[in-house]
Amino acid sequence: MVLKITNLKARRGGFQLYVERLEVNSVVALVGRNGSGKTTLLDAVAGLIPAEGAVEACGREVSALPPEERKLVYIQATPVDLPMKPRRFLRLVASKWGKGEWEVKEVVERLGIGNLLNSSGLSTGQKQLLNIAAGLLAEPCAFLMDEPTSHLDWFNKRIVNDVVKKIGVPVLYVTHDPFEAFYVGDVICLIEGGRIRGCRENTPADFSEVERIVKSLYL
Ligand SMILES: Nc1ncnc2c1ncn2[C@@H]1O[C@H](COP(=O)(O)OP(=O)(O)OP(=O)(O)O)[C@@H](O)[C@H]1O
Repeated sequence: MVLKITNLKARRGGFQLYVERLEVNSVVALVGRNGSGKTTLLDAVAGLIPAEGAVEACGREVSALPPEERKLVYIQATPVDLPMKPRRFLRLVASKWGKGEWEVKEVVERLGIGNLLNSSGLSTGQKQLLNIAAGLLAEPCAFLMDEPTSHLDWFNKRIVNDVVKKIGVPVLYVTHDPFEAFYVGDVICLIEGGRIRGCRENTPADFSEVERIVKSLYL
């Protein structure tokens, strides 16, 4: 499976995004300074802002489709509130995708969120875990993830990172954390001024090398 982005152009105020070509086959960690266009790129691919160009997912050109028909799951940095208790919510999402209790149980176990199912109030990080669980149940053609672990504690961050590494569909993964980028990413891409400046395979590196590699990406 591949998420293919070609000649994608979008505007945000005076800012212009232009991505000539980006192919996401596995996990692409997208890094870049504040304001470099990471969220704009994800919003444009998801169809949340007007954009020109082509977006292909599951072998289908989706750029003319509304967001809900693109078969993409977008986990945004700030999780959305659940409209009901977690257990009911996950059951509802599962049934929408033709799944049942077994699949809910499996996702709940994978993310270690069994203790949240009957909660009536959730913290921001807990909401994010439920958002991710719902996304996994949807089995999309690709995931767009914008700093999905920014509200998570160290343990949950590692759980989500490990789930992402085994997710089996293309993931475009925005993070500000170089250690996370090198942990989850098969490929690391740098965006600057609304353009992808370069991508490199993530060859296994000792974490002591990460700072040097990040600097080499930026400089
Ligand atoms: N609501 C807005 N109105 C006008 N311009 C905006 C708006 N949001 C972003 N921009 C412009 O778009 C550019 C890209 O913003 P974007 O949110 O995509 O950056 P980012 O790389 O995700 O940043 P961050 O790392 O801070 O989340 C910004 O530099 C800014 O000029």
